[in-house]
Parts: sequence; C-alpha cells; structure tokens
Amino acid sequence: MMNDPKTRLRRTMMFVPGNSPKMINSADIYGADSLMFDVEDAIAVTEKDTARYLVANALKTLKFHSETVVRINHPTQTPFGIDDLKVILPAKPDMIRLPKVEDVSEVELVTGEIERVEKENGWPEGTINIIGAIESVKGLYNVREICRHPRLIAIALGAEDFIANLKTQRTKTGIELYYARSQILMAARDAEIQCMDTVFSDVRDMEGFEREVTNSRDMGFDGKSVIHPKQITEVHRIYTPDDKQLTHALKVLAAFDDSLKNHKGVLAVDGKMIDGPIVVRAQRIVDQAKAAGIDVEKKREEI
Ligand SMILES: CC(C)(COP(=O)(O)OP(=O)(O)OC[C@H]1O[C@@H](n2cnc3c(N)ncnc32)[C@H](O)[C@@H]1OP(=O)(O)O)[C@@H](O)C(=O)NCCC(=O)NCCSC(=O)C[C@@](O)(CC(=O)O)C(=O)O
Ligand SMILES: [Mg+2]
Repeated sequence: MMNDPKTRLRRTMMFVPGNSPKMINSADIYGADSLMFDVEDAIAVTEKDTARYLVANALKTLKFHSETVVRINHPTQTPFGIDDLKVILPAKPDMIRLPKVEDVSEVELVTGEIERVEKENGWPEGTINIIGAIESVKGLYNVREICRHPRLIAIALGAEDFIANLKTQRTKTGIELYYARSQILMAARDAEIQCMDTVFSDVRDMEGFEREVTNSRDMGFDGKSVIHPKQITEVHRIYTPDDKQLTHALKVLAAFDDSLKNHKGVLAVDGKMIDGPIVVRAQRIVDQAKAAGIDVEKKREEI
C-alpha cells in the first residue's frame, strides 16, 4: 500500500507556497503524506518565474520524505502552465497537480509533456503521475471521463474556485459542496483512483476543521488538502483507525478466516452479523492502520 503510487497513503497534501524558500525548506519536517508546492494561485503573476525555478531547484537538491507534488498553472487557460512543466518536470516530482481541469484533453496534454520528459531521461513510464482538481461546474460535468484517464491517479475538489463558479459562498454546513463532493467521489471510485477533499481556509477555526475532516472521511475521501502544518496532525488523527476500530476489524478478519477453514455458516462478532462487505471494510481498516505505521501484528497477538 505504501509504495504503489495509486494506493499510497495520502491523508494530507499540504500546499506550500512556491515562492517561499523558508516554507519550502522546512515543509518536510511536518510529516504530511504529500507536499504540494504551489506555483499557481498562491503566486502573483510577477513571481511565477521565481517560484517555478525555486521549486525545481528544491526538488533537485533537497531530500523529501513526503511525496512531492507541484501544482502548475493551467496549461491552456494561462500563459504559464507549459513553461511550468518545462522547468518542473526535469526535476522529477512524484506528481503534477493539474488545477481547474475541465476536459480530459487537458490531462492528455500534460501527459504528453510528461511522457516526453520520461523518455528523454530514460525514466520508466509512470514515474510522474497526475492529480486533477475539479474547480468548476464544467469540470464537474466531465469528471467521470477525466478520472478514467490512465495517468490520473487521484482527483481533488478545489472548493474556493468551485463555489465562485457556482455563484455562492462557503457555509459551515458545507451544503453548497455536497453535490460536487458526492459526484467527484463517485467518479473516483468508478475509475478506482483516490479522491482528496479541498482545503479549509480558516486556520484558526480548529473546531470547524475537525467537523469538516470528519465529514470528509465519512463521505469516503482518502484525504484532505491542507494549508498549515497544524492541520496535518488533526487530519492524521481522524483518518487513522483508533484502537477500538482496529481491534474490531482484526476480530472480524479472524472470525472470517476461521469460518473459511472450518466451513462454518453465518458468523457474528460482538453480537453483530458478519458478511462480505463487513469483511472488506475490516480489511480496509487494517490496511489503513498498517500504512499509518501501527504495529498490526502486535495488536493481533494481543487480542
Ligand atoms: C496561511 C499562512 C499564510 C499562515 O502562515 P503563518 O506564517 O502566518 O503561520 P504560522 O502559524 O506563523 O506558521 C507556523 C510555522 O509553520 C510554517 N508554515 C505555515 N504554513 C506553512 C505551509 N503551508 N508550508 C510550510 N510551512 C508552513 C511557518 O513558516 C512557520 O514556520 P516557523 O516560522 O519556522 O515556525 C500559511 O500557512 C500559508 O501560506 N499557507 C499556504 C496557503 C496557500 O498555499 N494557499 C493556496 C492554496 S489554497 C487555494 O489555492 C484554493 C484552492 O485552489 C484549493 C484547492 O484546490 O483545494 C481552491 O480553489 O479551493
Ligand atoms: Mg483553486
């Protein structure tokens, strides 16, 4: 689960402004699963050049434990995107984030640039992957086809741009995003790729943040984009199975194994009936716990 780019743990993807040497230098210490160096909307037009060279240089010279992602400018809607790719791709990030994606042809365009650089450098195909971000109604209407592109290994929601396009505003209930979140999730699951929820912009409101992350997790998102290091710990806590969930999942798997070996019929654990989907969910909890670094074998011996 950890090493396959399609399934690796992505509870958090932290935006790091690409024009800040200080933030780029220290970003890796906070333990985000992925770091997303931004040369798009966090960067003023006059700083685009500086940011893309700064990020490329950091990728070439610094050692990152987290996965590295670069959010480029849109390759056709802006004059900066193709230049971003030319400078960033040779620095070999793990992923490119394609913002404001509206059509699968845009994924194809970025894929062409990636393939060219992979060939030039003798890197295996698939060295650099793509995560798309849906940030408009048009993108949402095309999300199924976008998600099915073979280079895309994850899709994200960009809520601030999305609600501007929808002509509304963000509320505490999140009602304005409910349809978009659901649709993006369905498309991701249909294409068997990961799905990241959007940023929560008020870094002081940790109560609101906890509520939003819990809802994202319960809807089915694999993780969340974050903008500040203090949001990372909270997302990891909410996205990591707790002791009770892990114990129950291990009991379910043990009972299921036992039933297969001994040809038993209907099963129950702690008074609840166990059937196929419950076993699948238990396995997912165990996989998530393992990926988060929990010693699952030790726990299995304890119960
Ligand atoms: C908010 C603030 C200015 C506060 O900074 P402050 O410095 O006042 O905060 P402090 O509390 O003092 O920081 C304590 C220590 O952490 C360090 N530190 C803080 N943040 C860090 C970080 N991100 N990376 C590394 N290091 C960091 C800091 O350097 C300090 O280090 P030290 O001095 O050594 O102690 C800062 O966080 C920040 O810039 N965030 C990123 C904002 C950003 O990128 N927005 C664009 C992406 S969204 C978008 O575009 C919308 C979207 O597209 C999204 C979608 O698609 O989902 C859509 O449409 O919805
Ligand atoms: Mg945006």
